Amino acid sequence: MEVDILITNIGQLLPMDKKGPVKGADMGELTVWNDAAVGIKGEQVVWIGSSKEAKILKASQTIDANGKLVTPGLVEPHTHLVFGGSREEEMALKQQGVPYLDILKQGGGILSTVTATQEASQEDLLEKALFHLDRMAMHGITTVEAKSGYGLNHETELKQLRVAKEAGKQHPIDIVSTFLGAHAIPTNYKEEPEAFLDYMSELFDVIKQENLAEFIDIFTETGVFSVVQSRRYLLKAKEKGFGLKIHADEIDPLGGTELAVELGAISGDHLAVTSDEGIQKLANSNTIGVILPGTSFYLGKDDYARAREMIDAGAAIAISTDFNPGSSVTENLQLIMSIAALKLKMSPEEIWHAVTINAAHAIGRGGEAGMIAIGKKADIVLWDAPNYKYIPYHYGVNHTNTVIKSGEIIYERQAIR
Ligand SMILES: O=C(O)CC1=NCN=C1
Ligand SMILES: [Zn+2]
Repeated sequence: MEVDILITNIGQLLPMDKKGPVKGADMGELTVWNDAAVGIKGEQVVWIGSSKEAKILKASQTIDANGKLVTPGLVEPHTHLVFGGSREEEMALKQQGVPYLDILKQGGGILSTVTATQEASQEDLLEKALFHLDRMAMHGITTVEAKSGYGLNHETELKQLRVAKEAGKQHPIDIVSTFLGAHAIPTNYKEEPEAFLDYMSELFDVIKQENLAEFIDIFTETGVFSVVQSRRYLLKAKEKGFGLKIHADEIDPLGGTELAVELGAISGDHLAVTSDEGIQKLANSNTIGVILPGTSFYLGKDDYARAREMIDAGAAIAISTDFNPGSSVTENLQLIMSIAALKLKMSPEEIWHAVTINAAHAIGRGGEAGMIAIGKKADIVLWDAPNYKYIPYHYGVNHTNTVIKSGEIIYERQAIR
């Protein structure tokens, strides 16, 4: 058999090729192939076997993995990728202990990014998004979910979604788009959240027609949208054929997790203060919990999502950076893997399910992304790590050696010496 690229001498290969989403105790069962090899032709994986068996292959290019770790490309299921400006000035307020929702109430936070995004040109937003996608790719991410939500008016929300669509065309990373027009209440709708949600829902048809987003998301939170308001808005979205996501139980336990399960949302995200009942409902549902421990860390909160209890109860869990300019300003999903180990008490085996197959299912790419299997896209990362436990263990740095997206090498670490 002829292949374009043969990766050989793989110390540990994580195929992650289960049906998924992987729930509860199954998240702890990781298939690891030692001394493996992978053959790529065009955009797809066409052969998997042992390094010895690989000798039958005729390869145009051979990559020696030097006995190290090889995994699927990471799937990033929750980002606010497209935005203008930055919020470093808020760091001082956070250090003084000013709560996130108070900063928002004072017109800062999300609303300050809204102003910057409204003022930014589509070209500038695109350049910025492509830059952040480059950094995500360097960190081993090959599929990204990108939300709008910094426009809060028709024109700017559509601008953000069109930027995400264009970025997906121009960048090798695959992008899955979510409309988060219900991210905050702008000053011109200050006392009228329902009216604002009606105004935002007017975009559903054009979003569907232009294929600008697959999911509709809402920030169900104190001072933003209530559970009742969120339910009405998301039911409208469901009728239009959109998948549902909810920023749920991030700061106050309003019951957004229970709402996500009630509505059959593909994911409930944050879940930092989900109730005991919410954990049970999540565990007994098809809704995936997308946990964002970097946000708890960055906001200096003691509340980390009870992911350990969620997994023990039988839930399917994914993790994400929540990359955004205010509450989690990092593209480094590997760092989040370390925080998940240290603060969520997730095992390395569970963490690897949470950044591949479960993250893929959380954005409707289950069975496509987050796995290495014959006939699937060759989204593959070679790591400068001896085994899969090493990545969560050695925190804060980038461990990628080579990143392959759809069969193309898009990043190779350059030795300095
Ligand atoms: O603060 C931000 O810009 C992003 C965010 N939305 C809801 N929680 C965090
Ligand atoms: Zn978010």
